[in-house]
Amino acid sequence: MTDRPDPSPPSPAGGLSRRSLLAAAGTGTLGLAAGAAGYAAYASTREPAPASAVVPLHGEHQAGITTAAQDRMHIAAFDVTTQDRDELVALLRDWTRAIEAMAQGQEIGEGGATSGPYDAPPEDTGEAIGLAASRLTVTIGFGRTLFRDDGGARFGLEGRLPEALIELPHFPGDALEEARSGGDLVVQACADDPQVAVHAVRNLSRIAFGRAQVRWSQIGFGRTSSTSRAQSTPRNLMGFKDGTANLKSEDTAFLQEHVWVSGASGGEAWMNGGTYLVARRIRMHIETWDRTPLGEQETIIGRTKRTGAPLSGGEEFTEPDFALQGRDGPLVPAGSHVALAHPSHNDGVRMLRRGFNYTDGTDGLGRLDAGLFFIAFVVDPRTHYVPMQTALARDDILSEYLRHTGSGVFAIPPGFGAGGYIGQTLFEG
Ligand SMILES: C=CC1=C(C)c2cc3[nH]c(cc4nc(cc5[nH]c(cc1n2)c(C)c5CCC(=O)O)C(CCC(=O)O)=C4C)c(C)c3C=C
Ligand SMILES: [Fe+2]
Repeated sequence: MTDRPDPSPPSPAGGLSRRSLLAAAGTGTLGLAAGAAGYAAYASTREPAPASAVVPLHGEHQAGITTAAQDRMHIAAFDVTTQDRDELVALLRDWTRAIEAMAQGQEIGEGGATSGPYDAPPEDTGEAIGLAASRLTVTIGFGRTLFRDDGGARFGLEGRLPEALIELPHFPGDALEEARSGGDLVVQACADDPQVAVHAVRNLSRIAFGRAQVRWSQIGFGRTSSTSRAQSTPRNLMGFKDGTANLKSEDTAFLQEHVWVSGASGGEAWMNGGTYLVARRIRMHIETWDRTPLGEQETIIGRTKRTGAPLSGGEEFTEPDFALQGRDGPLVPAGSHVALAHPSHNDGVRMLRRGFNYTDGTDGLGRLDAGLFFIAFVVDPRTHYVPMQTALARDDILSEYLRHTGSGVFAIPPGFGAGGYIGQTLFEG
């Protein structure tokens, strides 16, 4: 850190706490700094954040997967523009250091947002000055095209492409847009403050300049799943509770079986401790849904709208009884979303869903461009996504209200320790 007044408390990543700077401004220790008045004014508009707002990043797995789902997301896919392996590794190192700083609520770089040279662009873009860490996590993954493209292997990664990192087949009803699909790298930033998530992606994009460029990005404004039993179940834009039967961080045996890669060997050993992220931008025909009677909506989902209980009875977390008959057949219809997605109809398959609601304005015909940015973490997309999506696309009445407009599959490498970097096992293992 250069030219920084009284950075306290000291930060492991060498950055300056965005909020401690604010506190210093408020007590006058920063009074001579040019921006102090501005900081103080800004501070008065924000509540102090609890220490629990910092999610630890180091460990066996990357953060942002079993982390209790935050309220906001900004996800971006990048195309790598450099051909140089060392430059790619340097980018991952630079990203890792920046992520460590931002997750602690610090500005990035030596000079942060305002203490660098006056005649150079600031290293930190600055829109998170005064904001708390907000439980920011940034999760990085690798697309199939990072390993090989039409010209053959890239970055010396021949023999390292995991078999599970597939290109998804075409599913009935897909209307995928090239500009919303694929990518060499993915960056999933989640936080409880939307500006903190956007700040993270924007700074990583700035750092990537000359080495990688954004291919597509998506903002999600409300979580559509819970990933911890301590969380309440949120609602998707169809108004239903979403995430009730999701895998939770407490389900360690299921996570081991259905989410985390283990026992991989040879050229795939680098994925041990990692997982696969499947992303689908799913637009809802929301105006049509809003004209659908309540009873029909509940039949399509297989749960009640108010409580989320299965139509076979009980409360939200009661297991559905698919055998229980009503006047016209099973109370939870076989063609309902819950029946078709249930593990008992999918070879026992489970997934960790971590999607978000999105709206991207209207489409010129007065219809909302809104839906669910579906994200699932699975041990293998071939067994844990493709068969289920095939069944949903074919038989799910819900799919008549949906259109998949974007898609991506990414290998999420394992976690990292102090001094390490995300993806190290791929390049140095
Ligand atoms: C291929 C996987 C899935 C896609 C795509 C998908 C899209 C999708 N889902 C909803 C709404 C709900 N989904 C619910 C449950 C549920 N969904 C999937 C998988 C996909 N959903 C699974 C595995 C499950 C759990 C099934 C079970 O074990 O019971 C529910 C019920 C509440 C819950 O358990 O989360 C809702 C509601 C939408 C709107 C949507 C696409 C836009
Ligand atoms: Fe679903």
